[in-house]
Order: sequence, then structure tokens, then C-alpha cells
Amino acid sequence: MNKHIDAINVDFTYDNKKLVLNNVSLSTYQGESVGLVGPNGAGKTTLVRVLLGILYPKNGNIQVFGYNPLNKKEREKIYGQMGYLPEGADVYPQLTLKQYIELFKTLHEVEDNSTIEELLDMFDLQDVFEKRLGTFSKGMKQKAKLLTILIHSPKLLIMDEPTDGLDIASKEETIEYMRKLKKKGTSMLIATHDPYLVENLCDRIIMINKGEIIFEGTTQQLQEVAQNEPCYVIELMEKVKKEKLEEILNNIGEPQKIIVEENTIKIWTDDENIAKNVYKKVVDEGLIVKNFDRYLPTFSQAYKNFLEGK
Ligand SMILES: Nc1ncnc2c1ncn2[C@@H]1O[C@H](COP(=O)(O)OP(=O)(O)OP(=O)(O)O)[C@@H](O)[C@H]1O
Repeated sequence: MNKHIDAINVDFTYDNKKLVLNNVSLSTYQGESVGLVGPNGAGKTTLVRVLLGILYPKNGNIQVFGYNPLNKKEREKIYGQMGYLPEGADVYPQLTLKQYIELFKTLHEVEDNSTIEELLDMFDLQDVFEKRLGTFSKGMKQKAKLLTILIHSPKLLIMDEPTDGLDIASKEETIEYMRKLKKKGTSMLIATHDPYLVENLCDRIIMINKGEIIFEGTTQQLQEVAQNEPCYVIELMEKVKKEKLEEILNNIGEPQKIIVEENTIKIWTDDENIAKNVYKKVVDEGLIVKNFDRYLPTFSQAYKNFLEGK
């Protein structure tokens, strides 16, 4: 698979005293979307800027499409093939949306308007095409910015908080659009605090804290490693009285904890056989089981658990 971003052992400091990025290595591949997550001040925006050659690293090697972003000529080759959405940057308030788009069309030498039309439709911006950006709401400005980084069908998207200010419908449509881009081979590095975006778009996450990578893997892998205690869940077809379930499970093994609700039984144990015994007992009692599986925390919960454990 084609590597798009390749960063090795990157250190960065703003003041020559404290490392804001400490030995960071990461790669992204064609058609892959990677979520860059971590708490406030972790170093996400700094990392994005270093990868783009906006900030100069203290140590390390960075290549994007095989070019060095710190070299001006090579940087131009990178920028021509990618879209960058900076965090919270304002749009030119005096420009109309039409003029703003023209600017990026010229920059990227885009002649065909079909992608622009599609994006204007998707973001519901047709009616404000002639309006000044200064009159736009926060979400509309964000859509205008997203539109301009997509008009030249970039091979790589580096985005800092792309869903900031977007309503849920726009967020869903944007994610759907990004998924289609991914299928065509576009790769993405997305710095974000939005769990919805991560769960619905990112193939992989890289978590940084205090300038260091502390986790790399899929959201499911994070959910698995961040589960404080293994848990199994038995979901019943129909609701059963809590007292009845408690009575059925009264003499079962030695599970550390069994939590009974009306149609679910959660068994907190590191012994899978105990969970299987509970399952068998429930079935022997004539109850119909809809689902029996490992129970995983949500991505947000796993993210919190993982950070707390660090
Ligand atoms: N221009 C700057 N000069 C000095 N220090 C900076 C500068 N920009 C950021 N920092 C510091 O670098 C660290 C990382 O900041 P950065 O903005 O990269 O974090 P982040 O993960 O993007 O945070 P957030 O989620 O809040 O956007 C923080 O300690 C921050 O105070």
C-alpha cells in the first residue's frame, strides 16, 4: 500500500526547553483515515503543523508523498495534492462565497465545476453563493472552508477539527462524502475531539498525550484494551422480572459480579466458563437468548478509561 505520510522520531519544542512532541512516529496510507485524538494541549495541532512544514521539528524525518515538507519546492508538490483544514482559522469576511471559491479554483487550477456544485448542494450553500462570508454562521463558515479543501479532489486531507460547528445532518453528509473519497484512495489525518466522527470515519486512531503517542490501533482495539474488567453480556428475547432472574442465578459459580436488568445479564469475570455457565442455566430455565457476547465499553468510555489509566 502507498504511504502518504511518513514521520519518524519527530521531536518539537516551542521554547527549546520542553518537548511538545517527543519521539513521534506515524504513517498514513492511501485510502486510510486516521484519527488523531488526545486531550487539550496534547500536541495534535502542533503535530499537524510540523507534518505540513509550517513548524520546524527539532529532530526527526518527515515525508509526505515522498517529499520533504521542510523544503519549499517539495512542499509545493505536497500542497498541490492535498487539502488542509486548519483549526478555527477565520475566513476572509469581505469575500463572497463565490469569490472565496474562485480563489481556491485558481490556486488549484480547477476548471470543472461539477465537484463544486455537488459540494454546494451537499452543504446547502447554493442560496448564499453571492453572500459575504462575514455574514455566515460558524457552521456555514466551516462548510465553506471544507468545500475549498475538497474542490480539487485531494489525495490527502489533513484536517484539524473538521466537524466543529456542524449540525448532525451536515456531519453525517460530510462523513459520507469523506467515505467516498476514501474509496477513491484519499487518505486522511484528522485531529479531533468528536467521538462520532472517529467511530464513523476513522479506520485507525493515534492517541497522543503530553506529546507522546500512547495508543495506536482501531477503535475496537481501544475498547478491548481499555476495559477495566472483562465483561460478558447475555441479552434475552423478552423482559423477565429482575427478582426471577436473580433467583435463577442465585447459585451460579463464583462470578465476581452479576448485574441483572430486565432483559440483560452482565457478568463481570475473567473466567469465560463462568459466563458460559450462566448462559447454560438461563437456557435450561427455558429463557430465549437473543445475544451472548463480550461486552465492550463505548469508544468515549474506553477513551476516558485509557487516559485515566495512564
Ligand atoms: N505558539 C505556541 N507557543 C508556545 N507554546 C504553544 C504554542 N502553541 C501551542 N503551544 C503549547 O504546545 C502544547 C500543545 O498544544 P497543541 O495546540 O498542539 O495541542 P492540541 O492537542 O492541539 O490541543 P487542543 O485539543 O486543545 O486543540 C500545549 O502545551 C500548548 O500550550
